[in-house]
Amino acid sequence: MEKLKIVKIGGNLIDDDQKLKDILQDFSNLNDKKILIHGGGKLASALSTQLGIVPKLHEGRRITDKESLKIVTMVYAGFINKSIVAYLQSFGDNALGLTGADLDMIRSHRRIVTNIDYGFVGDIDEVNGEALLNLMNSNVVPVFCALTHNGKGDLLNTNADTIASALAASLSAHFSVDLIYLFEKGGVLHKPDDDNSVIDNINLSTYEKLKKDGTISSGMIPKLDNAFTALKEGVSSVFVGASGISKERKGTILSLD
Ligand SMILES: Nc1ncnc2c1ncn2[C@@H]1O[C@H](COP(=O)(O)OP(=O)(O)O)[C@@H](O)[C@H]1O
Ligand SMILES: CC(=O)N[C@@H](CCC(=O)OP(=O)(O)O)C(=O)O
Repeated sequence: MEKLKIVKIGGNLIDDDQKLKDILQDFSNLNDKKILIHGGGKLASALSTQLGIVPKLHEGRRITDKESLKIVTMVYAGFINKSIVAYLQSFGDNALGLTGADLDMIRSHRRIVTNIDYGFVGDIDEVNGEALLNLMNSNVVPVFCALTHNGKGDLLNTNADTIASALAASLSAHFSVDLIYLFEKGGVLHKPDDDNSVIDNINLSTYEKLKKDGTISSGMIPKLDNAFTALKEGVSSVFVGASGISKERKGTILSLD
């Protein structure tokens, strides 16, 4: 089966221009088919605060009212997405920046949870695999930001880790997919502040133990939940680390057993 690399980069990496450029250069060196997904939560929170709107998150997801939706759209689909596309073009990749609304790539519905109104936040229903295949077959490199749509005219803010996992699962019928989550730490760590304490391998049962004893917490829980969902849905491999797309990887490899 042909290989496909799906790479997600987190908001703390995007904030560091040199690190971002290094990662994008590494990504552009890949010869396989590839898709990039980026977050940007950190910059969205900073801009929101500057504009006098206090950012609110619940269980790792942003409560996205009408004003916050304007901010995240400007930040994710605008500044961050277009900066990444420009860097990739400079490295020779024919990158195309997308939200889930463009070419009807990712449909979602408003996240419904009792007692909490997330506002314009989307849970994914469907990925347009055919449109993605057509783009990649024309040598286009898709670059997704953290926005989807509901087909009724609403953009919906959607966790970037979840977008990466949904794209990976949906394309695993056509490709052998490697899903790579890059963030600011060296991998999943035994001690959250010690980059030398990387856990090399985690399977489903060790994951449960590490959650229970508190080693894995906060943003790492939804990230790994998404990662294990992707593996269950046929993705070939999942890696979580700070760097290493085309080159040697240092970080954590996930497996079901
Ligand atoms: N065991 C762990 N190892 C590494 N990071 C952890 C761990 N437990 C919790 N975390 C936290 O998870 C965060 C990564 O999740 P998140 O902020 O959602 O990433 P991203 O920037 O990719 O969106 C890290 O910044 C760290 O604070
Ligand atoms: C619904 C929801 O929470 N969306 C995220 C999307 C951005 C994101 O996922 O960014 P990182 O990868 O940098 O965390 C948010 O607005 O923070």
